[in-house]
Amino acid sequence: MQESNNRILVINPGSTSTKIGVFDNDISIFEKTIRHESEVINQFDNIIDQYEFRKNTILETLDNEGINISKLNAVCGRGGLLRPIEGGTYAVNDIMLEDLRSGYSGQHASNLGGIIAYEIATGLNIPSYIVDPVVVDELDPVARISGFSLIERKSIFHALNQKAVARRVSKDLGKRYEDLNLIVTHMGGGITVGAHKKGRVVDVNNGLHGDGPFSPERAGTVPAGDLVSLCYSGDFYREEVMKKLVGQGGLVGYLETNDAVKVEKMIENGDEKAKLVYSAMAYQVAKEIGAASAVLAGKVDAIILTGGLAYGKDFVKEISDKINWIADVIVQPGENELQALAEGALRVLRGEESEKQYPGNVKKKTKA
Ligand SMILES: Nc1ncnc2c1ncn2[C@@H]1O[C@H](COP(=O)(O)OP(=O)(O)OP(=O)(O)O)[C@@H](O)[C@H]1O
Ligand SMILES: CCCC(=O)O
Repeated sequence: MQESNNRILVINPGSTSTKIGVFDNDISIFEKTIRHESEVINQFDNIIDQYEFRKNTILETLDNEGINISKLNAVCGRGGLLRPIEGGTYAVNDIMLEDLRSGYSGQHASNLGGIIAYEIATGLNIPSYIVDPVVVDELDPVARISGFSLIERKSIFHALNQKAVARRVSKDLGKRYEDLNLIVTHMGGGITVGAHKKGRVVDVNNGLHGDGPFSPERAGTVPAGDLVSLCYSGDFYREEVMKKLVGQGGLVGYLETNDAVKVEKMIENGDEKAKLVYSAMAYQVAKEIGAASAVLAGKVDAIILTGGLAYGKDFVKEISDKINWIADVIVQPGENELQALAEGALRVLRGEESEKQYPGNVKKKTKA
């Protein structure tokens, strides 16, 4: 019997762009990255103030492409900085909307994903979802202990891409994600290394707020005592220090660019500092992978390298040479977040998975 068609609009708002896609079941029929000029985006004081502008831009784009939204069956957005929740596909509900609007765990462009998905879907009387937001939290209790009793470690990472790539690789290996131990390393503007133990990310560095390897734009873990001294030196405002850690940290801080392709050119042209710093980033990533292998007690089925930096052949080689004794290294460059959003919504629409209710764990089956 032929499967009925589920047409899904997916929305992934990033800091400088909004990526959208329309899928018929898991087949993409339209994808577009709508870039937002910084002069336009900087007019807004807060992320939430961009809501009307981004929603209208999406609707105009679909209209210009001749895509009739009345044919949609669901809308799925990238979820944002919500309360910590386990991975999965969540129905957008009132508490979630409130948390996204107020920035419960902070400001992030993806906070707009669920809100816009809900508004478009409600007008059409169809369901709206978010899938694997950055706050997916499946940490083992032991991983929460930071060593400083006033601060608990948090799980903030590229959950959507990490989980999607982990599922894809598991399928390629002919196994279920829930039966494997994987180390998934997403290397983009931020870098996160997740220890996936039988389908749960039991440890991962907080890639947004200073933990783990440094990345193109972020400092990662820095020596705590020196950071405290710098904060109290009187030389910087709080926001300045935060910017130096996130946004202007990592490659940007050392080399004034977040573009690894440019850094590779600098190295080709004999820039020794660029070579050292780029190597240090690979070194720190490898160290974090080593730590994740200890979390999994050495029982690692594969190590996956993904994200934009995984296109860098020398960078990947430098990491692989240090860690390929642990397990096979599988390179999956780039990210496929639109596809992952569509697949997450589809699993629920097809009844393969239950939609989850935020923030609790009360599950409701939509279809038998
Ligand atoms: N061919 C390539 N070789 C080396 N590096 C590359 C290549 N293509 C992209 N990159 C680098 O990948 C990084 C961006 O990765 P990506 O696009 O995954 O990040 P993002 O989506 O902006 O951020 P995040 O993944 O953290 O959400 C940049 O430093 C970019 O220069
Ligand atoms: C680490 C969370 C996702 C991001 O890089 O913004």
